[in-house]
Amino acid sequence: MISVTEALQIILNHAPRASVVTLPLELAVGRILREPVSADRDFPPFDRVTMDGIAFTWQPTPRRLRVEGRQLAGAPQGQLQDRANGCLEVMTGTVLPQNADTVVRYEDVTLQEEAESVWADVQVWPERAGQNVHRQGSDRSQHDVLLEPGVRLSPAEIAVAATVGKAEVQVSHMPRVALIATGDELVEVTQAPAPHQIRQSNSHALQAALHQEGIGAERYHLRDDYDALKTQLRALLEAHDLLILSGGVSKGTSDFVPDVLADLGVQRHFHRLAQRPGQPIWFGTTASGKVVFALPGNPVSTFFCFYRYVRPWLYRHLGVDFPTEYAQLTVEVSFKPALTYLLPVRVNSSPNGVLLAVPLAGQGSGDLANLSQCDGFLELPPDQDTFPAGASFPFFRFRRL
Ligand SMILES: Nc1nc2c(c(=O)[nH]1)N[C@H]1C(S)=C(S)[C@@H](COP(=O)(O)OP(=O)(O)OC[C@H]3O[C@@H](n4cnc5c(N)ncnc54)[C@H](O)[C@@H]3O)O[C@H]1N2
Ligand code: MOO
Ligand SMILES: [Mg+2]
Repeated sequence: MISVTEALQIILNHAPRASVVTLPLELAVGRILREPVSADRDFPPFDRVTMDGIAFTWQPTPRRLRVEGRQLAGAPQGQLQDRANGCLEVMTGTVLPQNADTVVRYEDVTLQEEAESVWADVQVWPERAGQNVHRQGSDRSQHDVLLEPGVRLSPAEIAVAATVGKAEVQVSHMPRVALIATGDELVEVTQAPAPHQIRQSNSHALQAALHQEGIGAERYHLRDDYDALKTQLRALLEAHDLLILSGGVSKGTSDFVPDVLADLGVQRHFHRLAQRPGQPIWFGTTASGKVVFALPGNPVSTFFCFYRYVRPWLYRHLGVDFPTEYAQLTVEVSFKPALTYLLPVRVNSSPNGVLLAVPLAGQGSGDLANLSQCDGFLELPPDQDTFPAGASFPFFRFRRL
């Protein structure tokens, strides 16, 4: 049996880079950028006035200034005529007028009408030139790369793209995903289960998890029948890039999934990992580049395996690094088997900035109800039996803030 670390290596080595698609900016939030976005002009593109007030040429000695006129937002750059004694009223966001180098806020000026002219008395005369002016190019220069490929577009990146005139952006194409629940005991959400049946929840959990990643996926339910599985999985493989199955991968006499996949020519990279839960997980690919995760059917196993294996695969495929978070155990945990233990936890952030993880072990991998108390799981390594309070481990979050 291989380790979690080896499994992840294999998975990431079989995550070909997604193709590129062009999207209008308003549909691009959450997608992974695949082109550099550069400044089309300097930032700011001109010497920008940052306060409503008056603009003039600074001199060391304070003086009374005659108001020559007014420059409103959207007006082209004006020109100060009298550099010695003149000023122009200017508004935040306007171009600093020619011959002016300094702006004083209205709050620091008294304006008075006298002899057909308006005069400005500056109460707080600035100590040097340049006050309240945002210099052209002081943030970024024209042609500077503002957004690198591989960034996930948040509202901040959308604003940057908009300001440089990118009405469309190139982003990673989302894979076509099929979610396949297997099992004769399963009925649909809308059905009333007989005493020996259960409603199927795994493909709903997977669909919701993918939806939060911005990926749409179709759900299927297949019976535990070798031939039917083979026919239907063949068709689903044709039509999708990624298949995520749940159930039918363990030792039961109806656990046909690994054999059917082999029969269909899907190359197995591993079956079974030294971990709990989710030990019987299966992973393979086809010659044409289709990827298949067959996750163990116990609901917690399906769930954790999605977040530990499928999500990192998706990130690599889409071209973005998967961030590793850490959290600190609040109590000692003991786990004897030489397996990686994915420990369900709730997390709280502490006032000193540490993420604290409270274990919520529940009743094992069938304890679906326990999931709604959890924020994610800690990955406890296989080479230890005891995990002391205060020790930090990788934390895999599935609940959003
Ligand atoms: N002899 C052995 N038995 C089992 C082993 C083993 O190593 N040797 N491994 C156990 C582990 S660990 C797991 S996990 C399960 C995995 O089983 P399968 O992947 O074959 O899944 P099923 O047998 O189809 O179902 C297991 C369990 O999960 C329920 N289930 C399945 N699909 C859904 C769904 N879509 N929604 C909700 N619940 C689902 C199913 O009813 C079963 O209760 O095998 C152990 N056995
Ligand atoms: O590993 Mo299974 O996933 O324990 O229930
Ligand atoms: Mg089984």
